[in-house]
Amino acid sequence: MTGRKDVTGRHLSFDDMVATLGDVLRANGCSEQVAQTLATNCASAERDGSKSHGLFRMEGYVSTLRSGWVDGRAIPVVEDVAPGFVRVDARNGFTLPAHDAARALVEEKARQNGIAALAIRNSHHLGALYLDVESYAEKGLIALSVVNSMAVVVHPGSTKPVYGTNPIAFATPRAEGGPFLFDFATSAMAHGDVQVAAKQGRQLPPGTGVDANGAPTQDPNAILSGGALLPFGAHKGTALAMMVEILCAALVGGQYSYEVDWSEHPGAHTPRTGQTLIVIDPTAGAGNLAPFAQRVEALIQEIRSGGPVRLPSEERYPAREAAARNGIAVDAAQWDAILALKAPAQTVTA
Ligand SMILES: NC(=O)C1=CN([C@@H]2O[C@H](COP(=O)(O)OP(=O)(O)OC[C@H]3O[C@@H](n4cnc5c(N)ncnc54)[C@H](OP(=O)(O)O)[C@@H]3O)[C@@H](O)[C@H]2O)C=CC1
Ligand SMILES: O=C(O)C1=NCCCC1
Repeated sequence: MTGRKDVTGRHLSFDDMVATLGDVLRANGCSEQVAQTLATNCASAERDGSKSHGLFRMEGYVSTLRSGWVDGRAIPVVEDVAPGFVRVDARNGFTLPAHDAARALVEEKARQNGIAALAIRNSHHLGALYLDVESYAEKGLIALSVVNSMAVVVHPGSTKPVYGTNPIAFATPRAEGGPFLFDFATSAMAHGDVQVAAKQGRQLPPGTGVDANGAPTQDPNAILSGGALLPFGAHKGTALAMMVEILCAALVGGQYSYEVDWSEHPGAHTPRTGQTLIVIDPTAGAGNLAPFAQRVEALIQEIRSGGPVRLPSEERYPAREAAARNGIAVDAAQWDAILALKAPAQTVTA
């Protein structure tokens, strides 16, 4: 879509959405670069259909900035610590600009060594994780990333939330089309989706969470007020949630989700934790091996030959294409609430 805002139909072009979100973030204390990065991430998630981490998150970004919990102007410090290892101290800023600061070095190391790891600490992530891995796969690299958050997930059998919703995102090049990627929380549901269900008065599927007494519940409000989410897939998702904690706290030198304490910053919504990213160059030492992207394609074709399956990332790209043609549909009330956030003095209650 070209042209400026289509306020009547409430369809916005991607560029207009980014510009407006950037204005909101700048008005609330972000530097030009941070505002641009967060606005692009937020608009990208909305455009691709990841509603729980799109426009819905703007109120959280703004209330966190206003609470003083995060530094919207932080300058990350990149440390080149080993041939295949980069560390970044985000200096209590957002994770995305910290990742951007290290991106070129990580890619260079992955190509030189075949593999590189990036460990970000002292950072805030409120976005959709696939956007952190997709760009590597577009350049022929495999990327895997994990991020922890705040303790809202219990280990089955316990009543004490210890894990974050801890998503895992993976992206790989393939011979045809955009990267194959997937990205989901290791909890039965993302916390954002529980919040959306609570706002809409919807019950949740069985197995999503427990109430404050540890009893199973389908009530989102019971999960949000003293209860907790469960990991997906019983002990399997639980182990993955634990792995994410280890990779995002112990490895990076950051906080476990259960260590996040924002009690002195009412309104804070972005957990200050860590993120790990692993990038692999599939061509490294591949010699006469079958071309990697073609092998990925072979797997996808074999899966498809068994029936009309839905693969991860299949809905994301059509949503993106539709947005390029028609603009991104926005809910009028939600958009108006975001525009109102440009006024710095406004009180945010979410
Ligand atoms: N920053 C943070 O700390 C956190 C961020 N998040 C983010 O929230 C977002 C949503 O997470 P979550 O709700 O757990 O994700 P979902 O449960 O919605 O799963 C999304 C992934 O699964 C794929 N998928 C969905 N349905 C199917 C299906 N029927 N068959 C095959 N594949 C399917 C999607 O593909 P497709 O791409 O086609 O849609 C996508 O890759 C993620 O982007 C995540 O990174 C979550 C928790 C914490
Ligand atoms: O939806 C979630 O779950 C989260 N998203 C952003 C960070 C906190 C957890």
